[in-house]
Amino acid sequence: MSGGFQASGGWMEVIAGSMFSGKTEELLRRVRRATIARKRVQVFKSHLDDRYAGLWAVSSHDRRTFEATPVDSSSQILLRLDPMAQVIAVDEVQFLDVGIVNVVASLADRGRRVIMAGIDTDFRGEPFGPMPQLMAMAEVVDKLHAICVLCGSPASRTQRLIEGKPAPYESPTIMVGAADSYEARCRACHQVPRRDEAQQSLL
Ligand SMILES: Nc1ncnc2c1ncn2[C@@H]1O[C@H](COP(=O)(O)OP(=O)(O)O)[C@@H](O)[C@H]1O
Ligand SMILES: Cc1cn([C@H]2C[C@H](O)[C@@H](COP(=O)(O)O)O2)c(=O)[nH]c1=O
Ligand SMILES: [Zn+2]
Repeated sequence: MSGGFQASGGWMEVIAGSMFSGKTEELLRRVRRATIARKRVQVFKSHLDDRYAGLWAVSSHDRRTFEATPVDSSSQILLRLDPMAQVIAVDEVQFLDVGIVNVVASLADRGRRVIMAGIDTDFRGEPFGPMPQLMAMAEVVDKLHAICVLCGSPASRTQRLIEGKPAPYESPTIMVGAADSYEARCRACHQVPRRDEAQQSLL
């Protein structure tokens, strides 16, 4: 993935997909290969993600890790940027504000390779935060799939479960979690209450 892409200046890469689809593994693979190529690499992550290895590391569901700087906003990336970094990676990019679009575009314009990983859709199956803009503006987009835990098909969606039941439509968009509250599912197996059902229940 992204193996064939060559550019003389900077560029943007997005690794998108459902939870458990291997986004963080793929981000870490690219980061490790960049370090083997003796590039100076800096990894950022959303401060909201403190699963597995804590706040100062990116960690995949199978516990592969790499040190990372947590940020609570897109502007913090510029404040904490290593000016010598040639490759900049951002995990859990869906949690960042929409200002991330201009931040990463300006880094790419200034010759940096920017690698981002994020879930493209929330538990409702709707676009998540800045992901649509980032995917539209990136030179390279890879959409990964997990395995649907119900039928074994490729999973493009993420089911949020609260006490074993599908979360209602009005459940907050952001809720950090892992296998305790989320499952990878295909379109056919993904159950989401519709917005109109949520409104009906208020009547
Ligand atoms: N339903 C699933 N489908 C695929 N991989 C899964 C599933 N559940 C757990 N995994 C594990 O999750 C790993 C991917 O983790 P990770 O890279 O952190 O995913 P992501 O960042 O996309 O959530 C897989 O290699 C596998 O070991
Ligand atoms: C679907 C969905 C997910 N989240 C949270 C749950 C996890 O903390 C992250 C995704 O992590 P991963 O690296 O892709 O496994 O996002 C959320 O807040 N809202 C959602 O709708
Ligand atoms: Zn399925």
